[in-house]
Amino acid sequence: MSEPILEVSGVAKTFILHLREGAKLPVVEGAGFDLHAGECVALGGPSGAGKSSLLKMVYGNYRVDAGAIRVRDGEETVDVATTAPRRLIKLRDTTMGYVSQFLRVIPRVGALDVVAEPLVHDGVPVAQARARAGALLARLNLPERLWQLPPATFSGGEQQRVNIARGLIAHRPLLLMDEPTASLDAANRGVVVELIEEKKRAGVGILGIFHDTEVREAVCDRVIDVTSFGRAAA
Ligand SMILES: Nc1ncnc2c1ncn2[C@@H]1O[C@H](COP(=O)(O)OP(=O)(O)OP(=O)(O)O)[C@@H](O)[C@H]1O
Repeated sequence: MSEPILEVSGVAKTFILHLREGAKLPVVEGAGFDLHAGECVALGGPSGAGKSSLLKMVYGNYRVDAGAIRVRDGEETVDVATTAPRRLIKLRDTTMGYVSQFLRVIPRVGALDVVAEPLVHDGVPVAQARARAGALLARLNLPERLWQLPPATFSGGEQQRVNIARGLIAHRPLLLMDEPTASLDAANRGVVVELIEEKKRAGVGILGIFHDTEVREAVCDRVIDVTSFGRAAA
């Protein structure tokens, strides 16, 4: 097999609750797994097991107490656990995408441009980026009358589709997905399953949280049980 795109090893994290007299809440300990190009891996385990925390550590939003999170970036390997913030931002710009449940709305920017933006960032001409954004929004059944409007007032499911389109439009070799189908109906869940399968065929490695069993079974090659990472009793 090829070299992994993501290698997590010995990762540990304990939350310190400053408002609770510094109480310690261990979340994961000794977390380790690999992710290869073209593979989709789900983080599994019951509510509170630490799935979101681990995903946020991989993206670099949560600091880790120990261990390494190595992401392959072309010829280089970047350890998210220790790299400088600037390098992390560069890694996110080119290599590591994130599709969260919620859209961070950009004020006054219409849905089409919100979706096209990562392509424009990559140097694709604006007209071409908008055309691709429109094609993706059409696939996700977002009515064309909404495309020019800022998504702030969209329904939860509409915002989530804008978010998915924005997260999937550009090629990023590693994609992190946090419940990408949480507010979607069956038809749109099916479209997201297709889009994820296309990403896998394009060699993208995907790490995600998929509570929807049908979606998880359709797209994931493996499930990693986060409870196996020795979370001590709180
Ligand atoms: N920022 C934080 N500060 C303090 N504790 C936190 C923080 N984030 C998460 N936790 C705690 O860490 C534990 C794991 O939470 P996490 O959200 O990672 O679980 P999860 O497996 O994703 O759960 P769910 O399936 O319910 O979303 C929980 O007990 C939670 O209260």
